Amino acid sequence: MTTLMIQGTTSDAGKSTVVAALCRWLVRQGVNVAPFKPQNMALNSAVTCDGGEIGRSTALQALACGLVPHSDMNPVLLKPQSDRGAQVILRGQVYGNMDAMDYHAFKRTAKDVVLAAWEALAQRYDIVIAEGAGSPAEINLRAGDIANMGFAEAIDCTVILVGDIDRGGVFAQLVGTLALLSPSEQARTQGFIINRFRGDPQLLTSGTDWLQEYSQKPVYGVLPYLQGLLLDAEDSVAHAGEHQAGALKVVVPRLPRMSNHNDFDPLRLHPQVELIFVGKDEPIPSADVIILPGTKNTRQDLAWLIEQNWPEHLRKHLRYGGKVMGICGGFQMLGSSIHDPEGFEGQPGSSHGLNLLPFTTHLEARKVLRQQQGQLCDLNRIGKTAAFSGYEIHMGRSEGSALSRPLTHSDCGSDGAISDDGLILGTYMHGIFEQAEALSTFLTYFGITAAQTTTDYTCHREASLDRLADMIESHLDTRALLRHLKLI
Ligand SMILES: NC(=O)CC[C@H](N)C(=O)O
Repeated sequence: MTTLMIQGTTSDAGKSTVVAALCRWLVRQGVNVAPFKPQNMALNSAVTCDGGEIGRSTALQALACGLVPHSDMNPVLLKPQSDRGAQVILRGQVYGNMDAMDYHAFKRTAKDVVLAAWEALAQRYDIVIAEGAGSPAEINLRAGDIANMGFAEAIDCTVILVGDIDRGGVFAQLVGTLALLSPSEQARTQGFIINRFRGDPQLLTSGTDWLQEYSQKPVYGVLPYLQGLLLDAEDSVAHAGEHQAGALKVVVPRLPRMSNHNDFDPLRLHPQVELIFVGKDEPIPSADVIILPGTKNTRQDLAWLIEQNWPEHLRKHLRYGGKVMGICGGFQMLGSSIHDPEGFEGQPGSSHGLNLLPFTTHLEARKVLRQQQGQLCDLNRIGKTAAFSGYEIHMGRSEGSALSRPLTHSDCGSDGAISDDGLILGTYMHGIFEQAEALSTFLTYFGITAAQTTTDYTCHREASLDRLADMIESHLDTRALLRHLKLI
């Protein structure tokens, strides 16, 4: 069993994508490979086959390997829910809330959890491609580190460093990062990958030659900037795709603790949809549909919405016949109240909801984590239901008369609600736009009269992973890589 760790010179250097690409390429070579990310900080998570949750980027890498995501693949997930505190998820399950200082002290315990999870993978797979977090050159965080070199040293694996040329200064990034590592960390860093290059590769040669000469380490390859790759972006709301004039306008408030914004990727990709995220103090444009996204802190984000004048805007939007949808935390906001007496998401207490649907929500210690498949209700009154798939990640439990007109049905029962006039709907399901049939049903309901055939988001994701593997094949020194992994 060999583990190779991909670390980056900065956050968002493209580590996750490089790991996904390597995973899919190795699968093509017939290798039994799994992804691993010791520690992740993200509000986008996926439900695993063992009933836990992990960061979405690792879940995507699992799919790249042809595997179902498992909690061992990302044993520590930190979900920030305020400026200081985060919910700590260990091997898929909620451990508790901690602030940064508490977590720093807790890292010793977290390290054991990380090592046990890695051990479990190491027994099942021939190659593990591990992903670092942020940069290994954060010297202030090096003591007790489990996310980058602390992990690599503990299991004694090699490292490849990825630098992002698109943001500039890539040679300084790579050389500077290396310089800040200890001699043994430098020694385990076997070489570099330059990511997101656009332009003429010949112009880069003198730089890569210099880097190899200076560091005495190889550049495994220069990866191109891939356009139009929309792949479960983890930390940021990626840019919209091209859309047609007269497209359906969907507006989403960019909640400070928005979770699983990947829910919107299928809409963003659709040429007949213009998806607009509206941030703090930005003017709220008119829209056909407003969707309130999931959030890690429902009450605080609701207070933010109120402060930003959204309730008045929502009421006006509804008066003009616009539609409103809420997903998970956004759904909870549509009810009359949200109670968090134990303070799972911040100060204990209750908040009034937007009062658009008659139901209330209580936050409870038990977190619901499950994959779902079932049928949407007959949204468009055409006498037939549409299949959907999705997943639930929430601590809230809702009840009230609104839930007697549910949006979805599955083996686990019914979920969500639709208002009597059909203008307001809500659901606990994330990923509900992913399946083509569900997406066309929603688009018709939202007002697109002749909805173009929608591609299944799952197929799009598969095609993107294949594109990544092609990129590895054509731009990396794959023989050197195979030698490095002791596969030849
Ligand atoms: N994913 C979500 O939107 C979660 C909603 C809410 N924070 C809960 O835990 O119930």
